[in-house]
Amino acid sequence: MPSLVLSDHLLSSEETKKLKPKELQNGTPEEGEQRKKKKKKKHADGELDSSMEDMASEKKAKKGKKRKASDDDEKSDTTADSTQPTVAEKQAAAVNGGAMKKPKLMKDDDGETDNAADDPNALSNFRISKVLRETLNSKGIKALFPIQAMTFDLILDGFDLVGRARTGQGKTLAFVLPILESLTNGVHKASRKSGYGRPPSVLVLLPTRELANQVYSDFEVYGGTVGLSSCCLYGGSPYRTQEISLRRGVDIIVGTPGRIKDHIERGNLDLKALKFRVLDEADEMLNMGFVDDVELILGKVEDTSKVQTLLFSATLPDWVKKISTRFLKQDKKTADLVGNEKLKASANVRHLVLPCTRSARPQLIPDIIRCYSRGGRTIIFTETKESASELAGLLPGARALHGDIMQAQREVILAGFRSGRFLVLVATNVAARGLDINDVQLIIQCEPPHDVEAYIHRSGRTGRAGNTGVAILLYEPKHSFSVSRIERESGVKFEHISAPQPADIAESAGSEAADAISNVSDSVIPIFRSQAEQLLSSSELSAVDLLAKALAKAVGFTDIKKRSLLSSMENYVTLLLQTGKIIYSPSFAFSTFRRFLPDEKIEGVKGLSLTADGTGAVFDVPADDVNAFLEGQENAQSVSIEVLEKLPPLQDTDRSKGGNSGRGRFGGGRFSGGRGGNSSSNRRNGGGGFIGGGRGRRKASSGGPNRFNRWK
Ligand SMILES: Nc1ncnc2c1ncn2[C@@H]1O[C@H](COP(=O)(O)OP(=O)(O)OP(=O)(O)O)[C@@H](O)[C@H]1O
Repeated sequence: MPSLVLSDHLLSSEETKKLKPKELQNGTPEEGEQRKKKKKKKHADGELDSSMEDMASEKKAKKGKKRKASDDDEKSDTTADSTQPTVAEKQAAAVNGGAMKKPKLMKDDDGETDNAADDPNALSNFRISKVLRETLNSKGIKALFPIQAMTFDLILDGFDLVGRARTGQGKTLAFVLPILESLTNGVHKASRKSGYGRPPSVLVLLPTRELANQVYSDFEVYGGTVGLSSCCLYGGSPYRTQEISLRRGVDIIVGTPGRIKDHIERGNLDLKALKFRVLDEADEMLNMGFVDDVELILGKVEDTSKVQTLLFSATLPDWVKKISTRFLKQDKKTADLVGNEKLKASANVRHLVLPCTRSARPQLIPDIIRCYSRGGRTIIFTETKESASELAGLLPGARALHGDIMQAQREVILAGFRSGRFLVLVATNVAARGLDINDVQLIIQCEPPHDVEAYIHRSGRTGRAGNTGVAILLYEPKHSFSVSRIERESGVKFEHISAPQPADIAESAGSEAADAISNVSDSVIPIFRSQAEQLLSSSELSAVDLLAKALAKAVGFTDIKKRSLLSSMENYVTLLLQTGKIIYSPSFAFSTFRRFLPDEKIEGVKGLSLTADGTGAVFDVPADDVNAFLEGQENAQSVSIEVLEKLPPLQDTDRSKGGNSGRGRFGGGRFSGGRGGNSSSNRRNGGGGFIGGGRGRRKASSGGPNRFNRWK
């Protein structure tokens, strides 16, 4: 586990299993008892919130204990047992109102409701001042999330820290809260500069402007209540206003590396009084090419003994070790809620994969949204800025967000999405990291990203703060190997689905339409009644069928086309070929076709792939050709062709291993002749993961060609 290597002192998820939650926050049980007594006394004296001095004296004793704990940590095994819930998960369940014991609410002496007795993570169990607690309460935050609970005391007690938790678990407040307490009531209170023209006490670096803005607004809200001012510095906005703020003096600076560096070089930013520097999503800063800027900025602090450095991230690739070793103190701590656990992506998200060719996307995505977004927001990720703009243009009501859009416009777009003015955002990775937007129910990734971190971050834009969500990864069937790679590396177990079919769409659109019609005022009836009567009398359809059409029209459907399971293309049907023998290569399947089909029909075959068990070949044909295949098989001995209703597990198409170069292609490409198939590609994709398991298919022989009219 990287964190074990990079950390001198470690608090891993496994290690936390050995500590009871109280001990985790309050040191040893004796310390907890001592603290309880003090707390009681303070409650009696009515000074609990104003005085932090007692805490400071406690800290001395505690530091010794903590050091010991850290030494023990070093020896600990960080391997997490993925089958057992970790303390973090149990805590999360408790915090999020999950399966754990329901906390009994009690009243504080000051009238504030709290559940301090039952919930070890309740705010009042931490050295959080009253004013900050009230602000947190007003935002619906009553207890700390596990990553916050694990790191709060460590940061407040002056340690450097590497923090790691899955997406949406509250890493931002994990540094915001202890920093604010430290500056106003803790170790840095006395030495913090104040007054006009003061240099900043805190510098937070983030990879994107959007993220910088988001973290800045948390500092504004919570810092504002304890009298600390903040300022956000990023490129694309005018220097002038930023310079004025810096000249006046500000306590907290949040920004992106490029602009921060510019201000340092222009002499606007003085880091000599810095108490905290925070690297959030540091891995992404390096990915985005900010290496030199980040190192230059970190290197500007001359006396590193006076500054605390915190590094938070959802993922910790190897190279983060280097930054951590170079810029964090020797006795730094690591709080790792992911550790060696297999699942790196959010556990609150349903991870689905769906085969879909590029050309089928614009027709398919609206139906996916209809079926899976539950009326909430959707973010669609594309690999390039061009495809983000193009797709946004094709989807009604969607807006694009990417790096080529002017900063001011990007802010307007994000604000519109946050406020619900539009519900579909098509974005590049600019929105992948850290963005915290309410009610994002669905993430669609148009193709498998190159690195697993991108998958984890993108899918993590839903299922945040204990909520659930759905992430759907689209892939070209020929790229199924990328799906397997992401599955392997992220620890996610994908559910394989196929394109929403008329029945799925009818189900979700039908209730939407029924609601829409029920909401229409009765005042319209007299005006439309005679038209309705005329329609009914002139139509051959029943009143119910006509109403069904009206429902469809009310939600924008005038036609619903059948989609293939393999490529999600409209007006294509997915068939299964079996010969009673193992099919080792696509070319074998094509030579079978030649026995009973004319060339022009074979050329219509798309995306031929072998099933994971090797007993069949799955392929798409135009709906108009289905009958030719089904009737043709009757003239070929030992050949069976069936229409599939569910896609079976397929073999990986790992082109890098030289497999199956002769397969039929999607996206307009023609089948290249069915040669060059490679039996070495007969790899299994694990054979599982399909909803409902097994193969759903309809025997052609049982229904005869006429049954296929419904596919047209
Ligand atoms: N203790 C808490 N109780 C309830 N909600 C919280 C708590 N802490 C944070 N949140 C909320 O949880 C959401 C996710 O928090 P945050 O954005 O900090 O997650 P994150 O771990 O940084 O995610 P990512 O890795 O995606 O950046 C935010 O809306 C935040 O307000």
